[in-house]
Amino acid sequence: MVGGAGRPAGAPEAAELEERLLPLAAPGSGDVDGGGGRRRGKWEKTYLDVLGVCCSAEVALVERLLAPIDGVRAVTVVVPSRTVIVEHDPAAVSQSRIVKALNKAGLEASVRAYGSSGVVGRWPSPYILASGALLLTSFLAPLLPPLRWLALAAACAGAPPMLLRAFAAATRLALDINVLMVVAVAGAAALGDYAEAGAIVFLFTTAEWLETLACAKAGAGMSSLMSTIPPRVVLAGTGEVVSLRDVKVGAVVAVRAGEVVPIDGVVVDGQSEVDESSLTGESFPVPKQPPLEVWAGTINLDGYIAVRTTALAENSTVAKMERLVEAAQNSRSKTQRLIDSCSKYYTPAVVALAASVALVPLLLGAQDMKRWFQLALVLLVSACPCALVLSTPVATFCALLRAARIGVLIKGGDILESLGGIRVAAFDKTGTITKGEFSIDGFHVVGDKAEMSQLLYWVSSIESKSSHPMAAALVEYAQSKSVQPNPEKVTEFRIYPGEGIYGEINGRHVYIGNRRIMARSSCQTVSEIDGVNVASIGYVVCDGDLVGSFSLSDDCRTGAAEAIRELRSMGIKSVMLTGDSRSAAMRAQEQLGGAMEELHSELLPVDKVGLVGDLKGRDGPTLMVGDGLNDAPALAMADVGITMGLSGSAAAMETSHATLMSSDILRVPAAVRLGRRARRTIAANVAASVAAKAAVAALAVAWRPVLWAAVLADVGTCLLVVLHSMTLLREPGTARRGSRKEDEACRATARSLAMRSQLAGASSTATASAGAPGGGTNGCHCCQKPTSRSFEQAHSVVIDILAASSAGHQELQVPRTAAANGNAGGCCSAGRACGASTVTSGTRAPRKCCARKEDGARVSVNTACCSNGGGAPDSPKKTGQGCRDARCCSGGT
Ligand SMILES: Nc1ncnc2c1ncn2[C@@H]1O[C@H](COP(=O)(O)OP(=O)(O)OP(=O)(O)O)[C@@H](O)[C@H]1O
Ligand SMILES: [Zn+2]
Repeated sequence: MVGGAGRPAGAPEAAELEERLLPLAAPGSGDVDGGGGRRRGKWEKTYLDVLGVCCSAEVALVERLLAPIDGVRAVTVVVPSRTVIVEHDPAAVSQSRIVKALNKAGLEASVRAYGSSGVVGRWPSPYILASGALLLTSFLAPLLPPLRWLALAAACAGAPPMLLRAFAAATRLALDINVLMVVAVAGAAALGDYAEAGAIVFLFTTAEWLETLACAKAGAGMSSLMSTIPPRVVLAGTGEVVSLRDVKVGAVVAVRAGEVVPIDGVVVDGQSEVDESSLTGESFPVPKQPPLEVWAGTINLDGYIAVRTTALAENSTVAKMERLVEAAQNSRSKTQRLIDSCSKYYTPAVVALAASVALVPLLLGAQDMKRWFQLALVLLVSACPCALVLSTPVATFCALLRAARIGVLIKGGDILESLGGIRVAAFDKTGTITKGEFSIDGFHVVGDKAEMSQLLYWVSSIESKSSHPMAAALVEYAQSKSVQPNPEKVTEFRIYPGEGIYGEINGRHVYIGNRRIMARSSCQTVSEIDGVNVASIGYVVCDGDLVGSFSLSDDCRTGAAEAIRELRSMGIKSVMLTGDSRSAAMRAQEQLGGAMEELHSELLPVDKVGLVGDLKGRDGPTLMVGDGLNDAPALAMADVGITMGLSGSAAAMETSHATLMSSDILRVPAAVRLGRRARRTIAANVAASVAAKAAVAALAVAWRPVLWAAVLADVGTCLLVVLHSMTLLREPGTARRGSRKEDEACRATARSLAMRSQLAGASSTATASAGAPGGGTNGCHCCQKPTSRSFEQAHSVVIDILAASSAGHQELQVPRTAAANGNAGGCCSAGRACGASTVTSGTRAPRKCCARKEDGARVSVNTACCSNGGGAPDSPKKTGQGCRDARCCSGGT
């Protein structure tokens, strides 16, 4: 875990988390089970640690044992963490009855205790110890021959748990490892190979124990995933302590320093730093003050905050996340389904082969019958596909856990495997590549139909009803000009995806949006203001006349350029799909240092779907990263759809294939890398388990059948597979770690700078970043972006009119420019993308880096794009507003 700072030690396993979210009724209210259970209506979920679950054979056994019991509705077995989740009606069947049913089959089940972290390290059982001691002593047999009987005693001493399970399986006609081992032990003893019999039992039981330990370690990882949610909360107004379950939406709860935020909400009082690493994987504290959002499960580090709740405890983000993680573990990937269905035939086939190896020579009256029997036993032991069956789920489990820890919620092994095979990454622009925090560069009245204040009133009132990132900026702009929006006056409101919005206010029909909305509004005015390299342009049309225009800009997220370069270094092509104008797309591309290989702009949501389909056909498996606002269909169309951000729409989180829990876009390449590692790990696991079986068979045929070697190969590869899969829990290589540290240190600096500026009263920053945790403040790639130019300035250089049709989208194949390899971290490097004509070096010197002339579109732009190098001396707002990041670079504030 990158940053567990302040996390309470021994936090519970995720599986129990919901229990805290939905605490059981108070003691004395009739619920006496004391743990492991959580209730949903009359049904209750009981979590059991079942140590005897080793591979899919036991899964079937568990299901066969529990499903017939009256009052049991559903049984889920999570093999890697050896957890069985039973949904049952406690009135009809008690927890103890379920445990008894499992233990009768020797499955070593127990109800997970309240607050324990699942399977924990335990000592080897007395059976193993006794078996080991006896076996060891029997090795002295060459000195004292009667000691050889001790080997047989060793087999008997270690066998009971195995026998119980074998019996349970056999009576239900399941052929699992226990049955096979018992037959092998009996066979070896019958042949007089006592040492062999003892060795099989000891090796088998010891390996199982070691495997449990390893799994417990992996499972314990879950505990660091989420922090403890307190079951009780303090109401801020009255100081009353109430159960979390009784907290309603809209209640105000108090969270003191050091406490875990109990419920999702917005800060209404106080300020503090919050550790969100449990949700986002982001290790640096995020400053919080009204009206920023906080999430359940994050830790309030150093101040008092009062939080108005926005969701019920069971609907908090962490609860949803927990349910998704749980579901992800239970879903089986394609590889796993294939292996499972193969193993179904593998075992009976090998058992049949073993039987014929024993019987055919016997019937033919062969000489060396002992050898044939031994060979049959070796085959029998090899009939267990344990390692093969474990090869996928354990690796998937570990990789999903790792992903969750770095703040990427991946829904299942299939998605993980697809991630590893991605060839193209398509990015939505607004809110994904860019921060989705627009600033208004200019707002103009066109014609004489309306006055500025009236125009602002219409626009802000109608935009108050929209959730588009531009809307927030426009509303804020109006407020800054002392115009208060009045959404109640908007009698009709419509959204035109990819175009803009419509509203009726005071009897006026007002359209706000891009050039497409002009066409829709049957606007007669021909005047258009547009150009390459300026920000997005919006128009306001009232009753068919153009009455206003505005320009706004949005900056790329920190790390966006780096993420795309990283993807390219992995051989993945990046493509931008945006509903915004071509100029806005170009501007983002410029900030990215020309890293995108294709830009597609002015897309309607349906165009995005089509393009994703094209990319899939043309370049292979496609990843789509979006904010889920109106790209949900495209996200669904992609092989893997990733939504950005905790605060991204909740629906998007549930429908997308994966969710980035922070706004850190660098997690995208990290997730792809993890997917690739998981694929390699699974392939290696499969290869190792197949090779081990083959080696044993070859040894038996070519030299002589060695039973204990066969057992060792079986259980050894099981263990190997588990241990190898667990390497996925760690970041590979230490060299990376260094750079990561630097990176984090840099972020910390940026954060504290950002916080200082926030606390100093830059309230616009605060509200603007309200949408995303740490959004807009976690940057260190100073001056990566050019400043937003003032609208006036843009006007002074771009006056030519675009005649380009608005039909269809504009595609632009971007040639690899020098800038693509350039250093986007330095000032103005971004500008080179568009064919820099003059670049003067020197930190404080004005730079002119984007002079271009584009004939096709008849647009001429000649503007400057560095933080301080505006070129135009009459734009004082640039330093302060446009380039917040300039604080650590040229001429910062
Ligand atoms: N509420 C709004 N106010 C003003 N203009 C809007 C509004 N909603 C949409 N538009 C206009 O429609 C265009 C397309 O919007 P859309 O939501 O499809 O894409 P986007 O969010 O700009 O970009 P991306 O597709 O990269 O997320 C916007 O660029 C904007 O010009
Ligand atoms: Zn096995």
